[in-house]
Amino acid sequence: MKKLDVTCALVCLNGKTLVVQRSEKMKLPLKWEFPGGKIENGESAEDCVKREIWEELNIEIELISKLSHSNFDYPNFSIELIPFIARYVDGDIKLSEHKQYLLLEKVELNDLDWAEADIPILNEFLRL
Ligand SMILES: Nc1nc2c([nH]c(=O)n2[C@@H]2O[C@H](COP(=O)(O)OP(=O)(O)OP(=O)(O)O)[C@@H](O)[C@H]2O)c(=O)[nH]1
Repeated sequence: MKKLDVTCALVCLNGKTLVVQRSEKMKLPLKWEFPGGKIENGESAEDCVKREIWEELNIEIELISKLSHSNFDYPNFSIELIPFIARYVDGDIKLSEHKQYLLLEKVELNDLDWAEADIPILNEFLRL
């Protein structure tokens, strides 16, 4: 089965965490996720996540630390999700692909309908 290497960022802004909802047209429609995307050939995970956040949200971030990778098999594809904790640095948030974004307190994150691969990452983050 096709395996995707995907990065994502848990972006902290004013003590809250930035989360995005996938659109109806994307894979995993309407699921919530941490923004990010597929690693391109020859690209480092760090460069990938900063590029994806710029492309998807129009903001610049600074990486702080890493969390554990999450491996998950969806029915049609497998994913290795590589998470970073990051800090917002600059820019006005403008979405290019997602349906909406939210800035949430940690206690609010559990209420969303998450992409399944994100759940171990969310749980590790909530324990920090
Ligand atoms: N960016 C991101 N993708 C995730 C997360 N969790 C998760 O399962 N994914 C899956 O990882 C895959 C790669 O993400 P992507 O946004 O670069 O690519 P995509 O497949 O939506 O783009 P495409 O439809 O144009 O090929 C998506 O199929 C998405 O469903 C997450 O937290 N962040």
